[in-house]
Order: sequence, then structure tokens, then C-alpha cells
Amino acid sequence: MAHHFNAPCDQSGESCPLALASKSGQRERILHLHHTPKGEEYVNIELIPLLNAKGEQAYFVEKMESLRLTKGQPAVQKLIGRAPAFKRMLELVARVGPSEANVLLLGESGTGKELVACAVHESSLRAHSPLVVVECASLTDTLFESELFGHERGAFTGASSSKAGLVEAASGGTLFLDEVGDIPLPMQVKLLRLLENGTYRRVGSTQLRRSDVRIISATHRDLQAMVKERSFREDLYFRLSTFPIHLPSLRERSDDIPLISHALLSKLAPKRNLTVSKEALDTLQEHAFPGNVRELRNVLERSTLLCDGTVIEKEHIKQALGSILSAGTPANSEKSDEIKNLPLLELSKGQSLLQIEEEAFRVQLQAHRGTRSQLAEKLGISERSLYRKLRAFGYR
Ligand SMILES: Nc1ncnc2c1ncn2[C@@H]1O[C@H](COP(=O)(O)OP(=O)(O)OP(=O)(O)O)[C@@H](O)[C@H]1O
Repeated sequence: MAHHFNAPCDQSGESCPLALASKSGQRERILHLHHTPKGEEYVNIELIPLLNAKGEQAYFVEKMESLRLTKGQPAVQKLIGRAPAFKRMLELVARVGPSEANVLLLGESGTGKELVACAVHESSLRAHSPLVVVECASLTDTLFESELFGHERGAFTGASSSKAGLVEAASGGTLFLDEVGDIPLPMQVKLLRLLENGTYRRVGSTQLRRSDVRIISATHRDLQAMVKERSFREDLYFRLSTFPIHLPSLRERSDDIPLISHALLSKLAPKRNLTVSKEALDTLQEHAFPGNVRELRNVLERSTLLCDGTVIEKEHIKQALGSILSAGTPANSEKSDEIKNLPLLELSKGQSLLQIEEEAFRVQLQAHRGTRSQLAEKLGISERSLYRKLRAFGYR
């Protein structure tokens, strides 16, 4: 069978489109993972019941369609996972992709929001036009407007020529607003106008311009709470969240860890044919992974360096995890000495974890002499998370 089960799909943990359509008596659509001569691919299956003269279900029309492929390796195929929570998420992606609805991706850092945004764009009718990513967290208030909407020559000091904004660059395609919760309030009004009327003005111009973009936005923040505390406009929230999709954390789909680990290892060390022992996988599955797939990737990368053979063992994983966890469980004595020599932070009584993080962050920031991307790498976080922290701790 295309889905590689010995029994029908509904007896193998998947929903059966035929069973659903015969029960509901109406059109049903579902996403299945099929094994084809080209490899595994996600297929949209649509079942439509046809009635006979007596109004009884007599036939079913079945339509199968691969998720649209537009690039060498489409984003949806880079998204690895089979766990029920992950499949439910992918099903929503397949459902909303071909529509024009604005999508809001909600999920912790490292859960794959950018990959999902690409998958939505690639499965849309806009797939052959650009997908333009706007890192909202990295833009200051003034930069935000000119980056997004462009500016005219002389609009501000340094504007020696006019420049098109990202909205214009995305025309006909998709604008991905990453970390949309970080958009400053005055800019939220301008974004709202773009969403409501499809119009905007370049900085320094009175001319109203039109734009045809679909908006996908993403955030790890609780936007509803931000609306309640009035730091995010309610009208904008409703416009952006026509179709919200929750991206499951790795904790919610720890069954996927073996599969993702295997795929990541073949990319991290393509020539080494590495496998992960059962005990090592158990250790990975017990870990909470606050940094989700990005963190798993880092842990595995470290493990490949710690392992000389072809099997990554529990000890390698523990050591790799130990170097990102607190000094509590040093993996070896050398490490323990290294940790002992670290400067101790003076903690005052009642200091919150956030204050401790802020203090540690400040120390690292002041000592750092390289680029921001090097600092992010050193801290084991994404550059976007670094910008978020800089903003949260008031450095910009
Ligand atoms: N399901 C997945 N399968 C394979 N790789 C994944 C998956 N989800 C995320 N990744 C990988 O994890 C890393 C982080 O993904 P991505 O940048 O899309 O996350 P994010 O949610 O946008 O994180 P952040 O908000 O911190 O930027 C990337 O290297 C991505 O390729």
C-alpha cells in the first residue's frame, strides 16, 4: 500500500478519507504520507460522495494531489515528522496554502515557523512570486517603516536615493512577518491599513500605493494576552489571524525525535553513516528541548564531534546535553574544572530567573567583540532570538 501499512489506513493510526466521506455524506479532504517511486511525499486526498436517484451514496470520486512542488526540495519535505500533532499541523498547512487567507503561525522558538511559512507559500497560487521575510524583531521603529514601505529621496538624513520597500518586493507573492508581536504600536496602524485596503505610502511621499500581498505572520508570544494589555492592536490581531496554526513543540511530539535525529545526522555528517543507540534516543526523548528542533540539531552536531565511531551512544548525548545545560551535571572532570573556573554571578536574594538571564546576557554582550551572528552562535540561540532578547532587555 502507498502508505506502507499492512492494514487500511484507519486501522493504522491515520484517518481514512473514504470512511470520513461515507459517514458525513459530504466532501472530505485529508493529508496522507505516501511512499512513491520518487520517495516519500505528502498527498492531499479528496473524497466526494455521489448519490444515486434514491439519494443514497452510490459512488465516490477520489482525487489525489501531491502538495505542490516548486523548488528542488520543497519546504514541506524539509519538515520532518509523523507524530499526530505534527500531521494535524501539516493538514492545516495543506488546507490553507492554496487559499488567500492570512495565516498566523504560533509556536515556540525553533519549532519550524519559517519552514512552515515557506510551505504555505509554496503550496499557494503565489508560489512563483517572491516570499519576502521581514524580521520584525531586528528592526527599530524608524527602520521598520522605511524597510517595509520604502522611502523617497531626501525623506530622512542618509536617504540619498529613493528605495522600494519589502511590501513592493513581495508584490504578487507573500510577505512573511516574523516575530510580528515585536512590531511597535505606531507601525501597527500602518500595517493595518495595508491589510484592510491594500494601500501604503513610502516614507516622505504622499502618493498612495497599492500592493497585492498575502500575509503570513509568526510569533512565539501570546498575542491575545498582548491585546488584553493593549500592547498589540486587537483589529490587527483579527486581520492577521484569519487562520491560526499552532506548531507543536518537540516535547509534544517526542515520538518524532528518532526520525528527525536520523535525518539531521545524515545532513550533519553525510559521509559517516552515523546511527543513534536505543539508550541515546531514550535520553534525547527524556530531554525537554526548550529550543526545539534547533536545539536537537545543536545537540546532535556536538555528539557527532564527541563520537569517534559510527554509533552515537547515551554518553555522547549526555555530554552534549551537559554542555548546554547548567553546570549541574558535568560530563567529565575536565568540563567540571572548566565550569569551576567560570566567573560566578553574584545573585541577590529573590532575584528572578529572568533577571539572572538578563545579567548573564549583559556580561556576554559586553565581553563580545565579534558580530551579532557570532554572538548568537556563542549563546546557542538564533539570531532572531538574540534580537528579541536585545529588545526585551532594552538594548535598542
Ligand atoms: N519539522 C522539522 N523538520 C526538520 N527540521 C526542522 C523542523 N522544524 C524546524 N526545523 C529546523 O530547525 C531550525 C529552526 O527552524 P525555524 O527557523 O523555521 O524555526 P522558528 O520557529 O522560525 O524559530 P525562531 O522563532 O527561533 O526563529 C531550522 O534549522 C529548521 O530547518
